[in-house]
Amino acid sequence: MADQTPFTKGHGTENDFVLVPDLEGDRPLSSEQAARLADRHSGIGGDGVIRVVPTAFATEPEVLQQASTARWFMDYRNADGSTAEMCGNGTRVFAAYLRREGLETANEFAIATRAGVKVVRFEGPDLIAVNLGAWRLAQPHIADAEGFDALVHLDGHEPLSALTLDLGNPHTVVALPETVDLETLDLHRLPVVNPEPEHGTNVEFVRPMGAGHIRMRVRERGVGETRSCGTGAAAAALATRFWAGDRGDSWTVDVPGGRLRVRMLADQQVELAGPAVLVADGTTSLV
Ligand SMILES: N[C@@H](CCC[C@H](N)C(=O)O)C(=O)O
Repeated sequence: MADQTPFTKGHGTENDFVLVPDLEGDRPLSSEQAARLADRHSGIGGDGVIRVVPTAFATEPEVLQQASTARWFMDYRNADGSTAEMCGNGTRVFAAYLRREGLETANEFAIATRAGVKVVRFEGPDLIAVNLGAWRLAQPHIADAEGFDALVHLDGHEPLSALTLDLGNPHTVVALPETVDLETLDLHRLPVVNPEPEHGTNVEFVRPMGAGHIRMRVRERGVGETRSCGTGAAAAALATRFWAGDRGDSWTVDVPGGRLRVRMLADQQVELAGPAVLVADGTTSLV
């Protein structure tokens, strides 16, 4: 039998991940291996794959330099095998895994990501908060008076006005006109964003529901439509707040897979909170 590698399957608001421990840092995952693990038909299946590795064994210099602050590196891949800088829902699932395995024991600890150190805090058995760090508008120099800097083209619709944000990873948030139904929007096709982001983007479609409350669907870079996206939820809340004249510091974001909390912190930082569930453990071949 080919070498068997342990894995854990988990999700955060149904954004699901395959976690693969590499505690000695000697089993890097290739893009092909990650894509095979994420395949829902021939693999374990997930929106992403997370390698759990000591930060001290990271090969990327900007990650390695986080080793004095964060013991564990969330080495994140999208379902197509591409690397991503950050994953908000993934940080909670990663943290839940570290605690279950006894690799971290505190209620609050730092983890390393390609977008820098993130601090996670366990608020209760079903609620984990993560400081996503500093966010920024990606291209404020071209934003118009209504707060839009991009157009999103989606088959069958007039061009949709949007705002691009950097949460460590890229997001384009569409303010959906009232004439377009969020629930029935067809997200099978790739939305075309103009201007085209250099490294691709995650695209969120947002419907305001009331003060501090939005609904969102998302088409993730490197994946397709997912049932949730943590950094996307934060981007959607930040964009909606921006369009409302910077009003509202606490947001509820409903996604197809559940509910997330987003809070504005000091120093242009933003916090995401929600559940994390570890659903299965097993072994698989990584050939
Ligand atoms: N689902 C994640 C985001 C994962 C990475 C994303 N697809 C990208 O390529 O930037 C989240 O919860 O933030």
